[in-house]
Amino acid sequence: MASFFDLKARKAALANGAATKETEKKDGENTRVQPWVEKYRPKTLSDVTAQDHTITVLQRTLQASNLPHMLFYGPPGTGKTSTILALAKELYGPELMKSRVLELNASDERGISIVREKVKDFARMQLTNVSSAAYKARYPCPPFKIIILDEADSMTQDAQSALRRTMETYSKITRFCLICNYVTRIIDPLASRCSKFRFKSLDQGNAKKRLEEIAEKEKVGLDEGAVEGLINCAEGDLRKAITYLQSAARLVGAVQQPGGGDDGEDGMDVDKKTVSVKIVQDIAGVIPDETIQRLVKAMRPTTLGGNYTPIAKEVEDMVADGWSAGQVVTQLYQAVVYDETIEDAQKNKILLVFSEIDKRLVDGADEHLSILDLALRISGILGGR
Ligand SMILES: Nc1ncnc2c1ncn2[C@@H]1O[C@H](COP(=O)(O)OP(=O)(O)OP(=O)(O)O)[C@@H](O)[C@H]1O
Repeated sequence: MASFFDLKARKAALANGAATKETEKKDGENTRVQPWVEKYRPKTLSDVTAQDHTITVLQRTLQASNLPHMLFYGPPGTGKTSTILALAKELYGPELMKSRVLELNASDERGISIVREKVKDFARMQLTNVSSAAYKARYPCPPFKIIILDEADSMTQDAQSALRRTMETYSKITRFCLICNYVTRIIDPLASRCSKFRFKSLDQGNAKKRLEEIAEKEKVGLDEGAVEGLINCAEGDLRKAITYLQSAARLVGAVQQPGGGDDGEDGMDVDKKTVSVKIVQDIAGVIPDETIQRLVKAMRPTTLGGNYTPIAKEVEDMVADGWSAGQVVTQLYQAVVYDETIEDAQKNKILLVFSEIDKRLVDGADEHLSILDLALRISGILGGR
């Protein structure tokens, strides 16, 4: 017969088991509702795709546990933030991450006062020690901290200037990693204190591989051409491509809702739902080719009087359908540049008009008027006016 203590131990074990199962279930649900860009953010340097040169150099510095100040620059969604976070994790491990890494981005106030106070305070703070030898054996834990300044190109010039001294004074115990999209907005004296790493737009091959991996893990089917469609719409920005993929999967019902009934053991539907090119284009707000071609046709020279009325009608329809002016400019640009019936001399003039309208839109001009002006001016150039 089981003793009182046996029974008590068994009861406790059962309760523990239930608690563990409950936690596992909660973790599972959390990852399922997480945006995929976060769920599939590279966890180690080797998870970062398509930035081979940068990653090789960083892996060497990781082995030597010695980092220079760094400047990561390149287009959005190419892995800059993920790379420095993965590097920091590999250097310090989970226990030291909080005390050794300070991450500031544009949503934090980053005028000169922040550089003087927060950054300086963290830079000069003494290092905390690592408790166990086993932890030290697992992670290099070099004797310096890292300050990550994301979106550094939006820092004021004064704040950037103030950073120069801080970088030098505390360089023994602190390294800086500046991240930006536009390297020309970083003042020269700051850029020259850093090793520069350029992140390039993701090429078709690498982006395709990553998207297919994610689709497979999430059990989302992809029709022929869907991945290429995602990559084209995202223009080399992997974050955008992954977000489009998740939205498309949700639209076709291929994303399992947390807690929803599912047939598979892993919590996913057994039937694969597939994402098509059409769905991807809808999600990305791509204007159908026919619509753009109708506008191009209306812009061509005609013997039947002026083009104003047909152009105005096409533009009005586009605005009524809710297409964004930015998207019209992008697609019209592609249509005109690759149109072999338009002479090079005319294309030169047309490109000037595109750049002017693009600037106007960035400055906040009225979308309807801007597209109308663009179309009429292109039409004028095509008609030799
Ligand atoms: N090179 C890459 N390898 C693997 N995943 C990537 C890569 N680039 C981007 N991603 C995916 O896109 C997401 C966003 O990447 P990340 O934040 O590193 O981009 P970023 O270059 O810092 O962009 P931004 O300039 O807009 O801050 C990541 O969570 C990851 O899922």
